Amino acid sequence: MFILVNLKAYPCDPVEVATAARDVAEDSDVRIAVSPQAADLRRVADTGVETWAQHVDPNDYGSHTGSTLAEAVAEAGAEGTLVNHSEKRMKLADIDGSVRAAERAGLETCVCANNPAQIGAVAALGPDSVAVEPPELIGGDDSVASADPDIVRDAVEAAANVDEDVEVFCGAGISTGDDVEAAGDLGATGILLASGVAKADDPRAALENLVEPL
Ligand SMILES: O=C[C@H](O)COP(=O)(O)O
Repeated sequence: MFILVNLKAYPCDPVEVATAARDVAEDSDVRIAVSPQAADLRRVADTGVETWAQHVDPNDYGSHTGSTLAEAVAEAGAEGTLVNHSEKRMKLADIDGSVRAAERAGLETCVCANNPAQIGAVAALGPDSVAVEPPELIGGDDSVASADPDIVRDAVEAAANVDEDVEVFCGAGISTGDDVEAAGDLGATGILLASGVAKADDPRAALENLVEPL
């Protein structure tokens, strides 16, 4: 099981979370990555934790003011990137462009989508993984694995119907090891989560709890 911690724009200390994630990953042998704001990528990567960008734009080098270049985030230490998060939605053509840009830069990709139909569409673009996240459950207390288990099962099926090599993650409201275990039982091979760690009083304890059953 892969645990991908998206720090979004929460006012947490990215290095504190990254250091805790690195230690918990080492102690538990569970793969854990941290996805900070673009400006914090280098500091987070320097802790030694697996580091992901939250977004890359579809463009290559050139006259693209304000863009987040895949090559630049890779140079800053990112090994992967999210694409099309629910809070950073993109058109299908641009999702395709961002996946291609990430591939050029050697970044692993996880394309987010709201529902199984969208999961099938983005799986067709050939990312390494997709993540299903019902928007109404993001940031809440109810785990997608218990509040809407069918969306996870159906997303796993939708991706497999298109490309069996695409991994399926799920996210929204996941904050405990029991939630992670339940998601795994539904067929998810990774978890995308944010507030359960980024807003926790003790991020290290939150991470330890997440990996406890694994
Ligand atoms: O990227 C993470 C997801 O949007 C889930 O966020 P959440 O764990 O705060 O519900």
